[in-house]
Amino acid sequence: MKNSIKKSPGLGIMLVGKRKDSQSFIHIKKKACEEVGIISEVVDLPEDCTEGEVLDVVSELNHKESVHGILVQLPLPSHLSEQNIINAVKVEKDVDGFHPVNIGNLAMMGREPLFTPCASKGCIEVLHRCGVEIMGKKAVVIGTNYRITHFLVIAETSCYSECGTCIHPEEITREADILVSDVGVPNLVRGHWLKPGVVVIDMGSTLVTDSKGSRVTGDVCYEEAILKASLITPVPGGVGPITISMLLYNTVEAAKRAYQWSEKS
Ligand SMILES: Nc1nc2c(c(=O)[nH]1)N[C@@H](CN(C=O)c1ccc(C(=O)N[C@@H](CCC(=O)O)C(=O)O)cc1)CN2
Repeated sequence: MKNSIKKSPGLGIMLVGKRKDSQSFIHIKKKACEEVGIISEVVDLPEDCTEGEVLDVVSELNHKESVHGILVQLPLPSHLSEQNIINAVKVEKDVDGFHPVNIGNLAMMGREPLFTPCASKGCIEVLHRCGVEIMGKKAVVIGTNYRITHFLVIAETSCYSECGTCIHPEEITREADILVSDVGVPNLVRGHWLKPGVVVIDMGSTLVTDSKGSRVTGDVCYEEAILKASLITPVPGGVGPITISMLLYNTVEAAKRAYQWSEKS
């Protein structure tokens, strides 16, 4: 029993500020960790903290033996450099897969990143598990700051377009057999943007507050898209929970590697 407690995977989560959506995502992550026996610890820093203070916490978590994975909840307040902070996370603990070494290895064919970003990995996993043949299909990816999903889709298909900055994205999306949207604009993708039979992966997740209260909404107008799509992931209940599963998977992988390395040395 003592041994199994010692060998629990550990996840360090950093939250800077008090964004409601980030707080809610962290709550979901903590709960999921609890359910599978990952020990999570959340470090909260105030909105006006300095970059030095954030880097000190990252360094502390980097050195902590019981923490195998680290994630910095994004977005960060605008006075902080996301680049400097993500670069400071130890590559072996980068369970979000956002460190440039992991992204670089992912982008280069034939190299293996230690971790693949959770949402993008989740998107490909959904396609595989639903038996969607990707190779040879025309895939279109809209949005994403990091172009990570693009790398994964390029690796799996022979025909690919991107329309992050298009004036009329619907002209491109209408040709897609597989459409992935990660823009963060609720109901952006309308029914007339879609080819009949398309597979739609909605990676959007925007907290919307109106007279009915607060809820998370995707990029795709679901009621219209369902009439055209052969398969569609809803929001909530689609890629979001799979993203969380991928985070748990990456954390367990990080812990397994750490224990293997410590047994060898
Ligand atoms: N460090 C990171 N920051 C952010 C990431 C990330 O992967 N790493 N991604 C997003 C937000 N995100 C995780 O942090 C995330 C978004 C949505 C969900 C989710 O499960 N959504 C549910 C709905 C939840 C609700 O109703 O409140 C769903 O879609 O069913 C999980 C994680 C930005 N920041």
